[in-house]
Amino acid sequence: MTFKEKGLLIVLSGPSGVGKGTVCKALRQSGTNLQYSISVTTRAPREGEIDGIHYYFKSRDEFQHMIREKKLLEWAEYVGNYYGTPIDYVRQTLDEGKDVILEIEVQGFFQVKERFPEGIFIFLAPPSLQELKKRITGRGTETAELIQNRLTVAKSEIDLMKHYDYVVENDEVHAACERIESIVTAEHCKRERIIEKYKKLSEVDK
Ligand SMILES: Nc1ncnc2c1ncn2[C@@H]1O[C@H](COP(=O)(O)OP(=O)(O)OP(=O)(O)O)[C@@H](O)[C@H]1O
Ligand SMILES: Nc1nc2c(ncn2[C@@H]2O[C@H](COP(=O)(O)O)[C@@H](O)[C@H]2O)c(=O)[nH]1
Repeated sequence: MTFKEKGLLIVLSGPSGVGKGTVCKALRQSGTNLQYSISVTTRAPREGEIDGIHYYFKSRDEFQHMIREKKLLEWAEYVGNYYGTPIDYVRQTLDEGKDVILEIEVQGFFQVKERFPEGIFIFLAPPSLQELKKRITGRGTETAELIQNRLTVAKSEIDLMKHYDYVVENDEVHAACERIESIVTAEHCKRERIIEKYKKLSEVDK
């Protein structure tokens, strides 16, 4: 399979509560041609979360088995639970020429960047720390203690945004989606130009 035929791997990360899930859902509803990787986690399902749709919910033993069997593209322990990206789905979907988006935290981003440097790395940033706190608290899915833990991690994650290719502010969901769609379109154009350039060079060589 040639470089051209593979899909793009897009990584969307950013602090808990910034709105990654909300933005991904809106991208899906807007008919964007992105395939969503479903992560594996040892965290307990929240009300309304369904196994195989929101996450694959696993025990710690099952998760550790997946690590040993090299079934994960990346994984991280985040605020007491494991999270990881099943590698087979990502490989297969990219090989089919479809773009895949991963919604992951920052430790996972560094692993994907190392293993897959041609990926496109987008950090979703909150308008402010106060707004982040308001969003994560307003979601009402974590205890006060867990919210505090997540906010502590969020501060160090925000310090790492410089390592990403793009930073998109999630001030308003629709606007954030448009920015992400523009990035993906621009990256496709960039890739096309590179492929065209090498095609021409190989014709000169003939
Ligand atoms: N642009 C926005 N303006 C206002 N509220 C928002 C915006 N984006 C998301 N929210 C709200 O913020 C809360 C957190 O959003 P969401 O669950 O999507 O965050 P997340 O980054 O996926 O969090 P986690 O990493 O913990 O899964 C939700 O209640 C959501 O409705
Ligand atoms: N490294 C990974 N991080 C992941 C993955 N799936 C989700 N996440 C991130 O974990 C935190 C917490 O998620 P929550 O659903 O408990 O709120 C959040 O930042 C997610 O983006 C993954 O596969 N790998």
